[in-house]
Amino acid sequence: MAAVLRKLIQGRLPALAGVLCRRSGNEGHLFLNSSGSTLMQPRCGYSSPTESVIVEMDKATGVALLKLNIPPVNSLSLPLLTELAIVLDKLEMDKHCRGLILTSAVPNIFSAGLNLFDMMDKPNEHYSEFWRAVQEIWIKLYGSSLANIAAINGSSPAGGCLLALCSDYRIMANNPHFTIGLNETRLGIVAPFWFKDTLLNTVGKRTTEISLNLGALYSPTEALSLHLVDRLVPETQLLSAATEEMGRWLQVPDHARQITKSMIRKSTLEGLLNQREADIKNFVEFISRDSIQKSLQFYAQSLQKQKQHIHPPSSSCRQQISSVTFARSPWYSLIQRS
Ligand SMILES: CCCCCCCC/C=C\C=C\CC(=O)SCCNC(=O)CCNC(=O)[C@H](O)C(C)(C)COP(=O)(O)OP(=O)(O)OC[C@H]1O[C@@H](n2cnc3c(N)ncnc32)[C@H](O)[C@@H]1OP(=O)(O)O
Repeated sequence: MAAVLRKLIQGRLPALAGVLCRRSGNEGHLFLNSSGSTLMQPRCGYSSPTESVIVEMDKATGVALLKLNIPPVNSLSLPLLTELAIVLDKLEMDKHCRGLILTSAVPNIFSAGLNLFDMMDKPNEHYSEFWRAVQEIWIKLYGSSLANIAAINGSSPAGGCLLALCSDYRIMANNPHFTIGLNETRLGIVAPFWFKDTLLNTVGKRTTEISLNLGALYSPTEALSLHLVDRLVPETQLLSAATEEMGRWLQVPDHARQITKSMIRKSTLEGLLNQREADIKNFVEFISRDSIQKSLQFYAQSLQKQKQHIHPPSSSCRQQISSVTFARSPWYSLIQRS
């Protein structure tokens, strides 16, 4: 196993690692609550409505099914990112775990990306802590030694798309109402270089150029044609398809797959590892600008206004509004031609 992957796993959040507990009587299930403090309590990990990361471990195959569970949209807040980091460390250190399937427990949403409210109207110290946590998740997921498959069962903009891009293979539910892509520029913000690099490594330069500049969100069919996802299946078959695909990845001896993955991803990972502090500084400087704060506020309000226009906002209606607003992309034809 190449040193870079191990380096990523070791020594991160050491005080928090090991606080996960297994649910007695339901072997192989790890549950965490959204408040860090509850992790220490004896009943930790049981099926309370506040569970934000659910892990179901199949001990026979060594495959962990990880479900994000923060309704309404699985936005990546500081507490969620912190918990996710702990879970990923735990799985990485579990010598029986060989594969990870990442999905969502929230219907129709994989993840809405970074929590907008963690980037608005906060002191610089908060922005700094938040961004470090975002970096941490990318480093852990993109550098994971586990075979990692994303089962994308809903919309996946921005940071949600990044989570999926960290996987080795992406399977998306073929629902035309779902969208995926790095839409940061639409919010008036800029995808950082390591978001860009992750997309670039997946879809190539020209598609990255068009997608990032325009902040494009794609339907599953569009995403497949651009290789942003690897396969589409009907929603009902998503988990079985992911499990079957995982079988293919686990047929390869772990060490050979891990070294190969490291070889391919090492330089991209080092791009951030070598300048984490500078990247945090850039983020804080950028996000705290008045103009950026105004853009984010405007965007957050526009999300809420969409709902106010429709009474009552049925979930199918809301899905359509989101699709119409973000998905139909005139520039898609440009990419098709390129
Ligand atoms: C010099 C260079 C320096 C470089 C510096 C780098 C700077 C980089 C900075 C930031 C990078 C950020 C990456 C991100 O991930 S930004 C987040 C982008 N996310 C989005 O654009 C998604 C927005 N949401 C949606 O499109 C929809 O909500 C959707 C996910 C499609 C679900 O639609 P629907 O089911 O219709 O649900 P609603 O829209 O009604 O939303 C329900 C409630 O959830 C709230 N919400 C939605 N998204 C977020 C979010 N990302 N964060 C927080 N909250 C969110 C929404 O407001 C609704 O709330 P409420 O019920 O109170 O109205």
